[in-house]
Amino acid sequence: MKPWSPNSWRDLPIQQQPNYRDAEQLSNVEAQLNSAPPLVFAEETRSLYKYLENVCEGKAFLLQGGDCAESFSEFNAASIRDTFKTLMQMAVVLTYGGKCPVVKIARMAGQYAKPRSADLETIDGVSLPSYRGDIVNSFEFTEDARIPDPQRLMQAYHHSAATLNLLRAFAQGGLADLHQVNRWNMSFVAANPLKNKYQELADRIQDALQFMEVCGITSGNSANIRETELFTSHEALLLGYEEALTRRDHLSGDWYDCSAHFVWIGERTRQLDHAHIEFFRGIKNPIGVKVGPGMDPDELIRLIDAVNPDNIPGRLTLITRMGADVLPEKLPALVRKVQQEGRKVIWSSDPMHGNTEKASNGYKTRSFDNIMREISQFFAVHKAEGSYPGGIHLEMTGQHVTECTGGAYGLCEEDLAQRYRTQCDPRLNADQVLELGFLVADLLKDARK
Ligand SMILES: O=C[C@H](O)[C@H](O)COP(=O)(O)O
Ligand SMILES: C=C(OP(=O)(O)O)C(=O)O
Ligand SMILES: [Mn+2]
Repeated sequence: MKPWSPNSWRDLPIQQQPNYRDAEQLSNVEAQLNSAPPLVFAEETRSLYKYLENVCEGKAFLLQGGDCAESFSEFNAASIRDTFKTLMQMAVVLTYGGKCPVVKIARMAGQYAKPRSADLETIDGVSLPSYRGDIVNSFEFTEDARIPDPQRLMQAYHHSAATLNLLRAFAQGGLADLHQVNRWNMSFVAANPLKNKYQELADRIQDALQFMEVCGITSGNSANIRETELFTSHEALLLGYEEALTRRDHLSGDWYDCSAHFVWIGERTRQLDHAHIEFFRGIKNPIGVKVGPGMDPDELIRLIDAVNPDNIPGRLTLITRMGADVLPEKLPALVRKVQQEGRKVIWSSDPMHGNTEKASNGYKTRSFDNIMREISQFFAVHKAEGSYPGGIHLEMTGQHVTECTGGAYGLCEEDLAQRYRTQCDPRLNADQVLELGFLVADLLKDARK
């Protein structure tokens, strides 16, 4: 095997990259990024690695979520805050249900590049290059807007830096206080049409917090109550951008992709002999790979060996995205093979990407029931195979959008037009995703018995 370097991927075939018109402008921007400060510090990434080792060993649970595609137009404090709050609310419920720590990774501060099924988008007989995320081109449906612009790499970097800055402030500055977070959960339950179903769990958490308070463990004297750690992640699709932010850590001498703590390879770019696998094998970050219904058990072992040859727990998260109907048929053979071969991986469920459908009024949507069904099947398969269902990976927002159908408020197709804001895939809204958190808490409790 040839030696790895941050640019060794450039010799290999690669999918889903923009066709930039001006190669010189692109390399100038990449050079600028290469001399810019890293977005994360390798030591933080190493601490995430430790937490993920616990997940891999069945001692913690992974919650990963955020937008399908972050956008420059929705880049504001309210949307960052609301997604942060919602992730915290879910984490409290899952921690209590699973009686284990929850490792929180946001799909934020860099989730700007999108792989697409089709190169062209056609509206009313007009075909233009597809939108590929704000880091590449603009969502607006005009010829100019869809031209890939290298300057957007720099813009995405600055948007990511500002987002990360606010996330760090929220995590350390009081917005993650458990008392506060559970008060939000109590309000969520009080207003929910299925209140009776969720009240008991929220009350029990409230009791536990009150008990700790009378024992003297308060927000005032305990950082565990007052603060949290939230890590960042995105699909590392544009390897030129990722390479530019890959740095050799002075302490360990290892290479880290410092664009985020955790990066993953998408379903469309995980070919064994292609560029993404090559790039990922050399970075020391904990990484993910999406695993769709087409994955074969032997191919999966080859993939695991390519990116985690030393079988290090916490290094690799397999994010399965099969679809609720297909998962019970496809997942067992993969889990069995990985167990037989003794490979250490985290299994996480992305119940979103295999359950996308087109509503009769044309909106791309997903139903809450199918999403929940895929998660239940995921837990059932792992129970049957004696493996650990280590996490969930969601497309979600803390805003009250109308993009997925179902949930306690019974959103239907006719409601989708009200607040359909996503630039790519439909996200669970704040109520839907919290409801899902309460349901997953029950599954997790059962799994950890
Ligand atoms: O987020 C994932 C993919 O980028 C997305 O599902 C692709 O959507 P498309 O099938 O509309 O291209
Ligand atoms: C592109 C994505 O998913 P997948 O690669 O699984 O289709 C995504 O997570 O947004
Ligand atoms: Mn998506």
